[in-house]
Amino acid sequence: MNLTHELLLALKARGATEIFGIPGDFALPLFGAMEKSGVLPLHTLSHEPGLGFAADAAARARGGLGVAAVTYGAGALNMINPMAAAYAERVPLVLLSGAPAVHEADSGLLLHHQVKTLDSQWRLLEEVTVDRARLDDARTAPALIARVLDQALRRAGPVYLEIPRDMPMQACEPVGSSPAEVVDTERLAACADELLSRLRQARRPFMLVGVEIRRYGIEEKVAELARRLNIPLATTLMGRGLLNQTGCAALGTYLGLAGDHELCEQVESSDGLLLLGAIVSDSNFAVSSKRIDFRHAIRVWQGQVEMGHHVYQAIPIAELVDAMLLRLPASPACSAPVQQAAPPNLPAAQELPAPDEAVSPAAIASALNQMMLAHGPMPVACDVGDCLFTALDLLPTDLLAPGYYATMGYGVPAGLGLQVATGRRPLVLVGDGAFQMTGWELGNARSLGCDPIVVLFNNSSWEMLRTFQPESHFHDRGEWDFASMAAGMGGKGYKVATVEELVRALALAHAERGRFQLLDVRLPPGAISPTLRRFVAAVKRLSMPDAG
Ligand SMILES: Cc1ncc(Cc2c([C@H](C)O)sc(CCOP(=O)(O)OP(=O)(O)O)c2C)c(N)n1
Ligand SMILES: [Mg+2]
Repeated sequence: MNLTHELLLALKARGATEIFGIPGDFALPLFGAMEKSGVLPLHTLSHEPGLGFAADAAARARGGLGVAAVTYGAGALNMINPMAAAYAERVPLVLLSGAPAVHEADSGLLLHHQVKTLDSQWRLLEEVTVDRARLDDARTAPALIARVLDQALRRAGPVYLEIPRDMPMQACEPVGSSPAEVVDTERLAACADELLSRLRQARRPFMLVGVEIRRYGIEEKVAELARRLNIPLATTLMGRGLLNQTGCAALGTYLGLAGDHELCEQVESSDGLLLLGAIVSDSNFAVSSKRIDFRHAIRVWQGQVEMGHHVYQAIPIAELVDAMLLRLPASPACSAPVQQAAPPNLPAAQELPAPDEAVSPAAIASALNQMMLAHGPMPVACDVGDCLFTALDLLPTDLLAPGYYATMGYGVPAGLGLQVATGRRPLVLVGDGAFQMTGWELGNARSLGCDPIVVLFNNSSWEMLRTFQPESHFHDRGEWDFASMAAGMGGKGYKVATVEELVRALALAHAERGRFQLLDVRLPPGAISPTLRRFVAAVKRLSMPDAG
């Protein structure tokens, strides 16, 4: 068959279930071939960042590869930020881009969309990918495709395939698999033995899990490992929502000084802290009450295991967890799924302020918790801003958010990508500033068959920034009447100011299917979530210790 058909079969074989794309003349042959092959549905959106965030969310929510397809130059370079987000957050996102045909490069003309040179795009994307290949020869294409796609999954990171526009219909052999990674069994055994020995010697062992346990599909195994080790565990901020389907009793989300005090104490006083698939970043550890001495922690991240002064290379996390389970006998007491303990810093779901009170972020969390208690949990796609801090007060549910890379614009496209890839109706939490960036992708919800419930924190401000630098005036974003814009995009808008209006709008929104529901929640000036308030206080306390 042709190169495009074999490429799509290879993507599908590695978990992709759709492609999000915006074509251009350098990509028309590729898009035509993709549409004709019918191997994967092709969904178009309105702006390339939305493609990237939708494909990212599809990969996170469903597992396997997320796929975005764009044109050369203006299209692909619009994807740099979503690719960077996927790189930082360990998401196997595949970027397909059209490109000038091989012979066009010899025309001697400067081609439209090119930058410094015809290779500028190729070079720019190196910095935000774990692998890339140019498919300019049908004989080598199958092996290159297999290598790059398998790297995306093995390294849990974004990759790039450049497809010159004279290649999509070229005859091509099927794509096989790249050579399997060989794990040194002796090194793996030594690593597992030392790790377990350190945990046994610890008086206060603790397990903190992060995004890699989702990316490598090992949440159930990690839950079993925690049961057999019989040690407490929690998630990092980035790992919020992990283990949610396993019935494992995670103690909540570690937020240092900004979170639950007891959990903070347990993590920071542990003499055997196992960081399993968790990134040691400021978003996860910036507000630790005391500097955690990571030299004494056990860090499992990006195929490496660091314990004290020992570093084990090329230890895939899934193989390490298997090796530890082999060394830990299952006991009946461990197999009983422990009732999920709700995070301790969760406002009681029933604690709603008086009906005529102005809405606050805490009231949004409580009203959403009430709705999910009544109707069942909904997956959440969350943007950056106070909505992300508010999301930490929701009952345990799947949460997709760029908690570490922290790019705005993720929420709405991610909600669409989540629903396209899984069929589950999402809750989208987004601030007014972030909505102004990519919220307009809601206009594609109808054609995508999506009907998210969008809760827009409308404080007419870049409020999170104002909490750090209140004296500035550039945070003001003015009055935007988002509710009245919903109908024009095919959805239903609600203008919400009081608690009573919020509860009623959520009830109506949840009851209506078939079109997106946009709750434009007008927040009073300065209204922020308790978690953001604690976070800012902690950051200020840690950055200005003498300030008292
Ligand atoms: C693409 C992009 N641009 C800029 C920023 C910086 C930034 C934040 C982070 C710190 O970098 S938080 C924030 C304001 C967000 O405003 P809004 O969406 O209205 O939410 P809220 O009012 O709840 O803050 C900005 C501009 C960013 N994270 N991502
Ligand atoms: Mg705002």
